[in-house]
Amino acid sequence: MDSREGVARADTGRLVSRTVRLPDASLTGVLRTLGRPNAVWTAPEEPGVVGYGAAAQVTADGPERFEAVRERANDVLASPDRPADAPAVARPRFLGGFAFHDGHAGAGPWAGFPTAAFVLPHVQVVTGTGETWLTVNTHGPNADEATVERTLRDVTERFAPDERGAASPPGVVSTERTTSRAEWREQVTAATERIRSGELEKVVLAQALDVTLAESFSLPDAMARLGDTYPACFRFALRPTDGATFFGASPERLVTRDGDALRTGALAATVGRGEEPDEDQQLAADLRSSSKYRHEHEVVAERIREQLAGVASGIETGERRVRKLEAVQHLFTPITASSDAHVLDLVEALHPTPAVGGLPPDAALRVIRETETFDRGWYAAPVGWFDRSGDGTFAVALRSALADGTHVRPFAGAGIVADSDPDTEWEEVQLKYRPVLDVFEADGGAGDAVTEDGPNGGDGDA
Ligand SMILES: C=C(O[C@H]1C=CC=C(C(=O)O)[C@@H]1O)C(=O)O
Repeated sequence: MDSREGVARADTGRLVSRTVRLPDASLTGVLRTLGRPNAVWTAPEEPGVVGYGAAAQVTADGPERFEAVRERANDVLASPDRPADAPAVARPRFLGGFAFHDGHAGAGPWAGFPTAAFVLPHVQVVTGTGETWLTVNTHGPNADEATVERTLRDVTERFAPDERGAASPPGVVSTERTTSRAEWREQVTAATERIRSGELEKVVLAQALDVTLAESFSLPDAMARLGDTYPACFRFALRPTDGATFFGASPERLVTRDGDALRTGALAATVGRGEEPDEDQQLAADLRSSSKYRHEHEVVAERIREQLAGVASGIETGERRVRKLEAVQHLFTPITASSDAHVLDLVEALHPTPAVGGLPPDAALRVIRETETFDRGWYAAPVGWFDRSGDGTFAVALRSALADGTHVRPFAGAGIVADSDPDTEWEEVQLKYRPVLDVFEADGGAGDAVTEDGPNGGDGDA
């Protein structure tokens, strides 16, 4: 994909979209019958979306990447040829994501992942609302209804959803670390010294693993397992080019815009889960009462409100609570507001929150670049979808990994403040690898009783 030529302008192309209803199928059923997708998105209270091929792709580089994606995508979506009575849930959507840093190289394991890459799928299937819809999109100077109708017929004919659950996990052959425990101690100690010297207030440092699987990565199995264990998380898989797949089950909503309603929140500060209910409650109580955790969390909530101030009004902060996931519990504060800004403008205003960057942002990004010995790529960056009206949802790509054949690279990090202890942070990071590792390890947690409560749309608390 070329960053400037990915998309035909509106005056050189038109977008033709047609939708038909398919037999109802689960997300996994769709993945098993239609093969390897380019984009998968599923979020609480939203339909699952699976995208194959590209009616249009937009890519962009540098600090202007959010605006560039919005403008190029708007050109494509400007005046779709689409029947007025087509169901809203099946409308054409761009799916994709951004790199964490604007100077992203897209090299090494991240080859094939530009600084920003979004796809308007040629074949788009939405599921999970009790109905399954197929939308076929074509864009370009020669886009015509006959081609779209033909693809609709082809896909409908071969659509035979296979609703088998996940196969047994492939098993892990070996695991290597990008950052040894000794290196981590040094990194965290140096960061806390810089924080105490007043250079910055908080920084999120991360690391990665190189995992070799006994058998090749299976996306349907991975999504099925993550769906069982993390139903209230944002589950995604993105493959912008023919190479690796970036996937995960993130608990963190960066932002949703739905009409004028904006929804975000602060998710920061972490403890593990207890073996027994008493121990679990004690850990949650420690999380609530500790001044270290409260500070680590509050700086995030406060900064998000500041970040929103220029793009939203009526900012309201809900009650701070504990959000329990399979392996960890976090402090979470919901934040709502009103905004008529395009969701990509909101993403630009919010990324990176201090839950993945730090404070002040520039100093934190400098410390991250100077400290981390691996490439974050799209880890901890915005991934999600948007439509023609600027509605959309973006998650922060946490609890995520890059997968290619038998190689998987999971990422995890932790917020460092003045009194952070390197060993405690190390343990926390190991817990944050669990969602990805449990997908692959033979004795993993997938299929265990779901311990994640979440009626509140991915922001559910315990
Ligand atoms: C950076 C990660 O988590 C962030 C989100 C929630 C809690 C966090 C923490 O307690 O440090 C992190 O800020 C990660 O999962 O890799």
